[in-house]
Amino acid sequence: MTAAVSPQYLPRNSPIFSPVSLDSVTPHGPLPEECGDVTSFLTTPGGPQRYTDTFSTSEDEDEQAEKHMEMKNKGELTEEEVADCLSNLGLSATGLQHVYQFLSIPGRSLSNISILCNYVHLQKLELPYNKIKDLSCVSHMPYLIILDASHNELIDFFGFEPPKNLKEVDFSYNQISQMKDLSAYSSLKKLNLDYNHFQEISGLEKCASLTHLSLAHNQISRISGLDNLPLKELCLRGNLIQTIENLQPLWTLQVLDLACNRIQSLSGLQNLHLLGSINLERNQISEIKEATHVHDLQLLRELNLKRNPVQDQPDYRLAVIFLLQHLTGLDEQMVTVEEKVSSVNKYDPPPEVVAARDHMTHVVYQLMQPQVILDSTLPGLDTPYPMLVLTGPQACGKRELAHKLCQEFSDFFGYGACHTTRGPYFGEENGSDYHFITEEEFRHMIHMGKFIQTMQYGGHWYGLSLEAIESVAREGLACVVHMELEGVYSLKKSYFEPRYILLIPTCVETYTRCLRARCLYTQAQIECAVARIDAYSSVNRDKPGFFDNVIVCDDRKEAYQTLRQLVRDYLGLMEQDGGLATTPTPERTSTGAITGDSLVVDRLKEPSLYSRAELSAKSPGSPDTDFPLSHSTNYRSKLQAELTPHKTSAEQASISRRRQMVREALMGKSPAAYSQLFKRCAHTAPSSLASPRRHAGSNLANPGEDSSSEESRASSGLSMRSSAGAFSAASPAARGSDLGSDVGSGLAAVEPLDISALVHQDLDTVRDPSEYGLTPTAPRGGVPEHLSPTVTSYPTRPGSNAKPVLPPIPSGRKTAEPAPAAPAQNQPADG
Ligand SMILES: Nc1ncnc2c1ncn2[C@@H]1O[C@H](COP(=O)(O)OP(=O)(O)OP(=O)(O)O)[C@@H](O)[C@H]1O
Repeated sequence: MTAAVSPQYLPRNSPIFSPVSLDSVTPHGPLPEECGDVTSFLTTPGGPQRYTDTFSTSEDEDEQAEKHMEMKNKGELTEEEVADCLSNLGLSATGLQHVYQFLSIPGRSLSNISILCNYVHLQKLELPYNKIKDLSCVSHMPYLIILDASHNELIDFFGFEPPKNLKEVDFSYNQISQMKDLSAYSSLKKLNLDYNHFQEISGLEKCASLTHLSLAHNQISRISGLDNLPLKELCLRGNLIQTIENLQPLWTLQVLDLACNRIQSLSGLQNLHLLGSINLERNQISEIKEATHVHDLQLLRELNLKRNPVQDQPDYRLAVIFLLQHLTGLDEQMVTVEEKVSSVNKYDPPPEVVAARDHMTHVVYQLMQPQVILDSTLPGLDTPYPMLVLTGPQACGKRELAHKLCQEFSDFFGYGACHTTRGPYFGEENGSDYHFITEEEFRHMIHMGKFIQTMQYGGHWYGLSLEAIESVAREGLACVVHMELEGVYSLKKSYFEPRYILLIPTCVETYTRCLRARCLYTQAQIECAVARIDAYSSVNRDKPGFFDNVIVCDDRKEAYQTLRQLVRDYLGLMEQDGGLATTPTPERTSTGAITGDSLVVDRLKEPSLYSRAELSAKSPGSPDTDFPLSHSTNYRSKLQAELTPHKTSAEQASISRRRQMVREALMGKSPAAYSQLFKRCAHTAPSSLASPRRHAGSNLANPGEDSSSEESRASSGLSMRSSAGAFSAASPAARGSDLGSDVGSGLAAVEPLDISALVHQDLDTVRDPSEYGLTPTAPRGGVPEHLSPTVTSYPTRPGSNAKPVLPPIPSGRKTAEPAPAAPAQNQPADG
């Protein structure tokens, strides 16, 4: 055997040295003292030779080959093999020599690698897929940085002296079962111990550099022994873990893989604020609410809950996406923008969406009823009915103020009582404050298309019915209603164009005191009401013009005076000695409302002109009706002009677009959804049209009002309504004239409704709607179930019916007539 130079060292002037780039050479620390003079390594006795063996004879070669074969058969690593597998020429630690830094010998069934003791300058050693049981040679590699001994037969764990710079170790796929103290391996950054037989995690406490730890597919049943490690990635998949525990101190953790365990809850992850990815595939998580445990992890982007029972929950994906809105991937699938939007719309819809749904529900239910062209007290398309809406947080005084207003301006305003499913408070009158009905009745009214808008508040339903407005309109009055913000959103979607006045508390203490004084509300309800002040003020701030006026209501008296003045400005009323004496003023008032001209004078001159009794005495169509009706119309349109806020051109365009759509729907040119709805009603239309009923209030309607306004009212669900009366007899002539005038009406650019087929229909052919099972009181079949709002049952409100709470609310009704009874289940509200 020739004296050989260790192939790890090359003289600086070696020919093979020059073309190699040294950029990639990893610098390392100085040689440890025990290594002595580096030059001694140049002549390591028995060291393998790679390129200098130029003097050997063929005999020597044979002998060597034989020996080589023998060693190979024994699983012993030979110098030749090592020489073949060395790579990455670079500088030694001292920088004085050039050495091969990497050695990779995979899959050679090696069991004895003791020869590697000589390769002291190795920095990377890869020995996977062998049969190695002993790694003690690593003790001689002080510069080793990366060690891969995966897929071997190791039963011992780190059985060598710790190389000072050892950073990455892969012992996966071995047979190690005991962890040992690794405090000496303080440089260790990545440790892979997958597929071994560990049952417990221990000995890592002092691995102050450990950022990546993988213990997948062991037999670990508890997460422990990881305290204060600077881990960024932790993989414990394929173990026997049932609970996520002891991870709180790992605040640096970014990636956590706990797939294939027995975990039922995500609890325990709450504080890991740097977590970006969690894999919990194939566990036993069954509740969507578990996602709330990671709700606050703002950096969480990937969550995998595949093959967990929770996936069977309805709307699982949307619900999780809603709870974890920062996710970009769920169950290894990208979370799309559409999914994010739908999840928010489903679980926390913005007020616009809620209002749109509410509006759509009521329009659809209205359209599902037998359609009739029905005269209405309400003005037509171009003259919206004058309404005043007082809005603001609960108990801010809007109801009280509404009543007061109706009382003081009883010639102008009537109180529109909403329906509610809550029980009456002490002193509240059915029909005066609210129509108190049961949830079943409420639901029935929804299905019958009675409502214009509804809202759930404090566990109870509230709804403004068309009949509530009509009943005020029939008296020739403008309607005053009060409602919460959501109601306003919804009403804004409808055809009505009220003035909206926001009553807002500015002093939280006063407002809270006021709420407490009522002894009606729980602390939570009070807090909720107080919190809603912000919602109102932010809408007012962010949406200029959303409310027509804002009145601070800390002091009820002052608030009422402001409201009163505002209304008087709207109406052009002037205070005189006698109190209610009024005079028209042709100019704009302090509030900016345009004052009326003859409006108030008319009212004063003929106070009884619009009284219901008087008007009812005049038969519709008789010449006598012309005079009062024209006055009535005159009055109403003027009042409307006073109360209706001026529209911007964009708003006007939007309104006319909506009207156009509905007109087209009525003429069968509509978009699919509309025609679909009308198709269903086609067979009922003739019977409905054959008997247009004029109800009591119809006397107030303008006889000259053409069908365009009827159509448009129908579009808003105002006059195309079902009612028992709608099917009573009326002369074909009247019908013809009504409809005929429709055709002649000046609906620019809109084709008139083709009613010829309907007009010529024999009355005999008109069938009672009940024959179709379409009684006005019976909910119509075919209503899509999903459109039905769920009315859940709630316990009665605390204090309801129990305590004297509200100060007596003055009645705002104009006449002493009994308030319209809440429509019973089998009684049409507009009948
Ligand atoms: N149809 C409706 N749509 C939306 N909100 C409504 C409707 N009807 C009533 N509300 C509002 O619902 C809230 C709860 O009404 P409720 O009458 O039960 O409360 P309250 O404690 O008596 O307060 P308030 O004095 O404001 O009426 C009130 O703010 C009320 O204005």
